Amino acid sequence: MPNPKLIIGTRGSALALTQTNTIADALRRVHLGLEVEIRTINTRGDATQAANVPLASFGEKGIFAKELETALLDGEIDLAVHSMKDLAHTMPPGLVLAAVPKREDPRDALIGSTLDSLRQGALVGTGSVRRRALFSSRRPDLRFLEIRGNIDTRLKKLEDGGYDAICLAAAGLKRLGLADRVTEYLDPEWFVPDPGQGALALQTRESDVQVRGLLSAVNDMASFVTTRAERGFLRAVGGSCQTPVGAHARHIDGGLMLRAMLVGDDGLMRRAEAGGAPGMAEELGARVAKMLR
Ligand SMILES: NCc1[nH]cc(CCC(=O)O)c1CC(=O)O
Repeated sequence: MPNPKLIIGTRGSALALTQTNTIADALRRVHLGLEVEIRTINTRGDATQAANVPLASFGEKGIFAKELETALLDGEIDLAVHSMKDLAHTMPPGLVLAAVPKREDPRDALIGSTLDSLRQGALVGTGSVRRRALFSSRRPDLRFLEIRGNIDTRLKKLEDGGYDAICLAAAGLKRLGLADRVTEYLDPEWFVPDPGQGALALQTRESDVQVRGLLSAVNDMASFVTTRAERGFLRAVGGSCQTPVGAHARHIDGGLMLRAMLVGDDGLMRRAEAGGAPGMAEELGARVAKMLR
């Protein structure tokens, strides 16, 4: 039998392509002779980005993922590489999260100014309801403006003077070699990141035992477990794009700690933290969700 070719689907942004190339290289390295092809697929998220439609107005996650998931189910691609936080909290039937490679920095970053040196009433570029709520909890004077586009587009908009600062995931900047643009890393204990932020999700067909086997070689168990707890929380609260939710898990002394925040219907921000066994990550997420509802 000839060597099978693995077709990887990805979005076409610089960040998505960088991430996908890293995964393709890792797979070629661990599976010598594996033939890999990268196929770029445009998503609805990309299309609305070009039109500068506010992302939060969609009220759904998965707008950057759906077309890749369809391509998987249609057999057009064998593996989809996503930013984990772009995935809806529940997988479509027939698809699985096969592996989570070693996670990048999960923190949020402020670019252009530190939080404390922002002037009274400063304008911060972010469309994220989570980021807006967290900033406001410490600096109620701040004002916010939607900012969309790829990372370099957003940095350009900051340079052009449209904002006093912008907030981005540290992971994207680091992966693109732009870490020097970060003015302040926001402490995840306080500024709780998006569930799964900084992690990649390798998604495939549930029935594709061969591809699942190939992917297990690039799985990082610690990253798999922390993101499982965070997404378990997300699933349990049923978060949409309009509900500000954050979750950040880490391993401490062989155990798993999960910190989470959410803004309730009453507009109040609640925070909770609990620990559990790494083998019960999903349940830990559900438990922390219960504490917040
Ligand atoms: N919302 C879009 C998105 N999806 C993943 C990342 C960054 C990389 C990551 O978190 O893995 C970003 C940009 C951002 O929030 O700054």
